[in-house]
Amino acid sequence: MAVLNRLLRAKKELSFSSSYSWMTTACMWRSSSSATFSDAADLSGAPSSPIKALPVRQDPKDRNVQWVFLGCPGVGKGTYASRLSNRLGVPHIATGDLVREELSSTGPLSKQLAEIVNQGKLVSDEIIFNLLSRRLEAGEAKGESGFILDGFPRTIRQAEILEDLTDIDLVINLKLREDILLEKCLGRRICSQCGGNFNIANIDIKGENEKPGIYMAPLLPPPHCASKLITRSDDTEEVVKERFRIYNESSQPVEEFYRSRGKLLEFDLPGGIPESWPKLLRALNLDDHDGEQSAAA
Ligand SMILES: Nc1ncnc2c1ncn2[C@@H]1O[C@H](COP(=O)(O)OP(=O)(O)O)[C@@H](O)[C@H]1O
Repeated sequence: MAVLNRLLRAKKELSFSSSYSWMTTACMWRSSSSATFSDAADLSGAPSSPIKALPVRQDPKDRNVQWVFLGCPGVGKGTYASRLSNRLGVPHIATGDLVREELSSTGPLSKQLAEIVNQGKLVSDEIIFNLLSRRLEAGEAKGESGFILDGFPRTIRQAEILEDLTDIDLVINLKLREDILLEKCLGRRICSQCGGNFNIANIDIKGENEKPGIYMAPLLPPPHCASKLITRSDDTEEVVKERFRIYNESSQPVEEFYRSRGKLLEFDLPGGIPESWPKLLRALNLDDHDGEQSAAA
């Protein structure tokens, strides 16, 4: 389907829908967002509009999957979304990565974004929609179809607008105990050269009172990355706890939104990648070929 048609239809839907007239949405955003309108417009270089390049209600058999990963910071959304994206041949789009790319650029929003992210707060919906829109348009120009979204939607407003624009087929909600999540966030490391993600946390919790134990081995870097590891500036204990607080506050309505539409798959992580990945594939009915050995790799 021609991109332009879809963009126009998406824009039209937003302009004329009673609940989401663009001006109404914009005003709501303006009042709730931490960044200003003009900043967001600077980002795209054009008048703002929500996600522009989404396929609008295409028949799922004519396109690739459109999935979403939900889950608290540190749960492993990026890890599993990236593995699934390789397996299914769809792009893995993480809004956190888009925010960090913008942060490390010399763009006008960079300083303001740093302040928001380093306090563990959410970036305004409008900025997120602009970043996502730009990413989807670039992908569409390269012929990408479908997506696995990671870290979006994070608020009920983001979920509602996304639903207005396109059909999400499935939402996978990854879950893990909060004490483990904290250890995992504090153990995260990134190679400053290749961008590889690692984790030095060694989670080994014994089972008690009929609750099973949980083991998650560290994901250590290869020797050539070991001396180049950095920690995300928002992965300090104070900021991580604030991110948990905000996540817990905003995630329930988002989960309920998808649960009530029969799209939510709850997945309790049973352990590290070798244990969790095959079980996730099974839960998704994707375990029919090349198997669990390679999955655990
Ligand atoms: N959908 C979103 N809405 C608002 N802010 C977002 C969104 N996605 C990412 N961010 C911003 O980027 C930061 C990093 O996101 P992410 O990498 O997904 O981290 P995590 O899931 O570990 O908290 C968030 O703390 C938030 O400031």
